[in-house]
Amino acid sequence: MQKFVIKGGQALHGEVRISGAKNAALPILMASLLATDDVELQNVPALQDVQTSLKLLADLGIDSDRLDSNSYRIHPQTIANHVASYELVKTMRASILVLGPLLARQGKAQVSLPGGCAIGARPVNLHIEGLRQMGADITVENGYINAQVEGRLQGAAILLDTVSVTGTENLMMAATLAEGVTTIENAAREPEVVDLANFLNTLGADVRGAGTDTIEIHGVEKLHGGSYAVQPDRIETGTFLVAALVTGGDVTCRNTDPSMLDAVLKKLTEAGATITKGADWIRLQAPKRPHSVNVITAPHPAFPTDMQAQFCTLNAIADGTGWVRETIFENRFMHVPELQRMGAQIELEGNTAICKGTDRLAGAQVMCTDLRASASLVIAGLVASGETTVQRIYHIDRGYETIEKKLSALGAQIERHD
Ligand SMILES: CC(=O)N[C@H]1[C@@H](OP(=O)(O)OP(=O)(O)OC[C@H]2O[C@@H](n3ccc(=O)[nH]c3=O)[C@H](O)[C@@H]2O)O[C@H](CO)[C@@H](O)[C@@H]1O
Ligand SMILES: C=C(OP(=O)(O)O)C(=O)O
Repeated sequence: MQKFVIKGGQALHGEVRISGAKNAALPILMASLLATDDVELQNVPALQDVQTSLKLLADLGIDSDRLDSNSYRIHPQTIANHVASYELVKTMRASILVLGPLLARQGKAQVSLPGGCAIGARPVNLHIEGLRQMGADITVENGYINAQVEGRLQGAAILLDTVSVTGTENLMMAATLAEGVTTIENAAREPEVVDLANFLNTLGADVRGAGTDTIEIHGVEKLHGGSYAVQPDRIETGTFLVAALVTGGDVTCRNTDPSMLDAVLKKLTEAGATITKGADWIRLQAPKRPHSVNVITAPHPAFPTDMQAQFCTLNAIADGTGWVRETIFENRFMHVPELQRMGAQIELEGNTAICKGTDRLAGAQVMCTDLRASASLVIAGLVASGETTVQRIYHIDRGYETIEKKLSALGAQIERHD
């Protein structure tokens, strides 16, 4: 099993090119099965989750050609199968995003229940209830969601009990081919939802209001092909900015979009960073030592849960005591015991990690449990004295494109070992 070996203590300096967003690329890949002609996608991040998505599409009979390391042409003209197997879904929860488009296009879909994961139970009841409201007949048996509909799905007025990103995306995709108008209230406002809506509209869908809490979808009979570039990854951007801050560096993220990172940039500034930005870049210049900050995760535009673990590492080495409160997932602090092994003084009280900053973390052997926890441990390794070994890095490969190469180019001493 591969691991990272990091020798800490180098301040990061230079420029890093941000990749396409994982959480936009995955729904966009699934949405391409709604089209009846070729779809060309650019700025697709080279990630394990993207490979899993392409494999899932291939299992449905949809071939794709790799045009270069970040571009694909997908051929969704015919769909041969309607089953997303447990074998694939268990490796990537976002496979649930195939449910809405497959049902809308084929009239039937059988998708393995994703189940929980390290960060929480992560139910999909809102996806299922919304599709039922649109006329789908759905049973859940033997670990599979079995959905079918006679004729087309029907437009419906859907009010989500709680804000769900992939729930909003699944229903939005399904509604593009429904008969009539669908409204989704209490919709997720995440930038990835907007990117998906823009992609769907490129294919001839009529989606309005994405980025607000009410999305209106006017169903059309079919979607045509098209070409689209995935938006930059705001979480990868934020991760590099935190790494620059904690190591006392000066890093410019290129090919990103500062408008998607307001809450994160606000907290980085509060921690003492000097932030400058242009239309597609952000530069962070670190102070001598950052101050601790208090953070509460909540749906966009508030502070993203996917940046929570990285901010725990920031608070671990900052001046003062800061807390991080997680309100989205019930179990998203698996990084805390690992950071404690490196000398972080963090206490967990319910859904809050209270951290008394120390000016010295010590290298140790640590273990990744999920994607963003892994990122927080790599950042901790960059700032710790001595050597840190980060194990189970397959988690980080799900969501960060060649992170060790990008960090090395900024001056970090990090190597991938078998
Ligand atoms: C592939 C992708 O885009 N993943 C992101 C997506 O995950 P994902 O879409 O799975 O997360 P949700 O927005 O659905 O989850 C938000 C909350 O709603 C709850 N819930 C969700 C659906 C449902 O049917 N019932 C229900 O109760 C969840 O348990 C959680 O407590 O948004 C999360 C929150 O920003 C991010 O951390 C993930 O990186
Ligand atoms: C939790 C995440 O991803 P996923 O929903 O794919 O597990 C994430 O990107 O931080």
